[in-house]
This record gives sequence, structure tokens and C-alpha cells, in this order.
Amino acid sequence: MEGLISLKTTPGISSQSIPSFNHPPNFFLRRSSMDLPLRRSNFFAIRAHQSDTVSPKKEEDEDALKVKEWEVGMFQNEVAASQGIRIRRRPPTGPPLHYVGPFEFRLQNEGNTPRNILEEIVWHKDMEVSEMKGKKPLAALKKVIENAPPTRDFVGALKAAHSRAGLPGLIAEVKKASPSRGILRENFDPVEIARAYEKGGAACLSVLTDEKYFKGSFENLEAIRNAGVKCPLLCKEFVIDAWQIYYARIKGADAILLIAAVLPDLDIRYMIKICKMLGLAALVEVHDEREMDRVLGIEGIELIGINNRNLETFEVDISNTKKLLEGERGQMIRQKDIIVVGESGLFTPDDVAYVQEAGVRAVLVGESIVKQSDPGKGITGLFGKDISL
Ligand SMILES: O=P(O)(O)OC[C@@H](O)[C@@H](O)c1c[nH]c2ccccc12
Repeated sequence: MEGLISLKTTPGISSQSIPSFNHPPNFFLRRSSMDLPLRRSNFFAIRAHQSDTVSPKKEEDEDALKVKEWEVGMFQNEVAASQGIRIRRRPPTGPPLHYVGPFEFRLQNEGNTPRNILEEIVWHKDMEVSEMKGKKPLAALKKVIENAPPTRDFVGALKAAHSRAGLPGLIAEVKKASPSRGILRENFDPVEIARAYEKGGAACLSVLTDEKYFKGSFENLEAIRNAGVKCPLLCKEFVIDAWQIYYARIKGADAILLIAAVLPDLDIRYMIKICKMLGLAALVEVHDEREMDRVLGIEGIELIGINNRNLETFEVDISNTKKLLEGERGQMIRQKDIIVVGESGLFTPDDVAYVQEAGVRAVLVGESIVKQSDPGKGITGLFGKDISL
């Protein structure tokens, strides 16, 4: 049985004063900008609070707007679920409330506990982004972007590396830690690692910016960009809000990751448009056939990453890349001239040859090269030869 985790009375609101409502009480708006959960208690508390200052007509309009917002939120969650997206968005104020007479109480494990690590990361990101947005509003970011140096051609660099060496172009990842592997490198100097990767023949770099789970940062991204590293940079983030794309752009990103397990199609479409506007490449990441099919239905995608790691369970299986590129899917990818990136769990020249054979033109590698005392030499070990020549 689930535990009772809080119990309190609500001043001014008794169960009798709450009109019945057809919507489930624990439904939350998805958008982080609308942080107020429109449960009936809040909804009517807002009304009560406003009633002496707002005219009845205005109040009615505002109520109608709140109900509409609630419905739109419900619709968005339903759309995500219908696309097979299992990752739910964070309930803004914890577990849903229940009422017995004048008492409110909350139950544990009732939609308030993340079901897996990806969901936990996304819920934490929701809070982080709301806070950062407050400090740096979009309008301010847009001003900075007006004077920002141009982006570098991420896709072009991968294509050039692939046709030059006849091997998958390498996106080398600046990665200090991960939730599945813990700390990968103790003495971690992001700029030094980035320079070693560049010297070792990487076509592009990936820089983790998530702090809590991957011990990365936007400062790392900015420092690598400002250190004169020429490889185009992928901002490796959990993007849930377009604001993050603008922020990545001002911190020096040339490309950004969009994870299909987290984002509904409409969000991916919208974010790809923003990327194009800002001169960024979008690497759209999939893990299974369903996500691949969704993404193949979206116009304008140039780069698809196949993650061999399941972000919900951490299981790694490099045959996933092969599986997702077989048959009609592979055909469609070739027709559309999409560059596929094989991601995660690649350690040996055999691994690289295996995913190349499966059809990738690029690979994204972290652990196996970042762990080496000289990450540049790690690249030589990964490919079985010096690719910097
Ligand atoms: O360290 P690896 O197994 O070589 O994996 C690198 C990269 O693929 C992995 O870090 C990654 C792929 N997709 C992600 C999404 C979020 C965070 C991390 C990732």
C-alpha cells in the first residue's frame, strides 16, 4: 500500500465548496512556463483570491482561459502517449492532492516519483530550465545572438571526414561521468581533452552540459569554443524547451541533441525550425523502431543518432544500430541522404567496422576514448589506426 506523505487542512477551502469537475484532479500542464497545476483546489483558490479585485467579466474570461490551458495540457500529454513516449513531464508541485472533508493529503508513488533515470533527469531539467529562464529571459538571449560569431558546419565536417578517410566521421565526447558508469576520468580538463581529440583526428566534438547527472557544464562548452578548437561542437543536453537551444547557441554550440524518447513530433518539428534559424545542426536521437519511424516522418532532418544505450535501463547493445538500419528504414535513410550516427558502447576497431557495415557515416564515442591517459591516442586505439593523417 502506498504511504501517506503529507496531510494538512486547506484554509478557506472545504470539500463542500469544491464544485465537481470532470477532469482528473492530478492532471498537470506540460509547459514549464505554466507552472501552476490546474487542479481544482488551485483553480478555485485563484478565483477566490481574485474575486475582490477583478471585474466579473474579466474573471470569467480568465477562468475560461485557465480551463482551455488545462485542456491543451491534457491534449499534449495524450499526444505524447499516443506517439509511444513513455517519459512523462514533471508534476510542478509534487504529488496530486486528495481530499477527505477539510483535509488534503498526498500519496506516495502516485505519479510523483520518476519511473526511470531518463524521467528523473527530465523532471530535474524542468526545474533547472524554469530557474535559468527566469534569470536569462529569451529576449536577452536573442540580443546576444545578434552579435554572436557564426556557427561552424557540423554536418559538413562529418561528411568531409567520412569521404576523406573512408571511415565513420568521429564525434568525440567530452564526458566526465554518467549515471550508468560513474566517474570516467578523475583529472578532467575539458579544454585539454578537446584539444587532444582534435589532434587525434576527431571531426566534431560532443560536450555534455548536464551538471547533475553527467558532471558537465555550459562553462565547459564555452571554454572549449573560446580556446580556439576548430571542430564543430555538439551541445549534449536534455532539451525540453526551445529556450535551451538559444542558450546553447550563445554558449558556442554548432549542433544540439534532440531526444525522440522525450520530445513529441510537434516539438521536434518546431525545434528543428529554431535550429535552422539559428544556424545549428540538430542530431535527433532514437533508440527503437518506433522512434525511428516517427523521426523519418519529419521533414528536414539531416542527422539521426541511433543510441545503442537504452536511456531508461542503461542496457547497451550495438546490434541496435544494425537492427534499425535494416530493410525499408535503411532504404529511406539513403534516399533522403540522412547521415546516421552510431552512438554509445563502441570500444574497438571491430565495433566501428560493425556499425559502419550497418550503414552509419559517423560515430559518437565517449567512454572508450575519454578514459585513456591521452584521449588522442584513445582515438587511434578505437579505429586501429591513426586517423589524424
Ligand atoms: O560513452 P559512450 O558509451 O561511448 O557513449 C557516448 C554517447 O553516445 C552517450 O554519452 C550518449 C548518447 N546519447 C546520450 C543522451 C544523453 C546523454 C548521453 C548520451
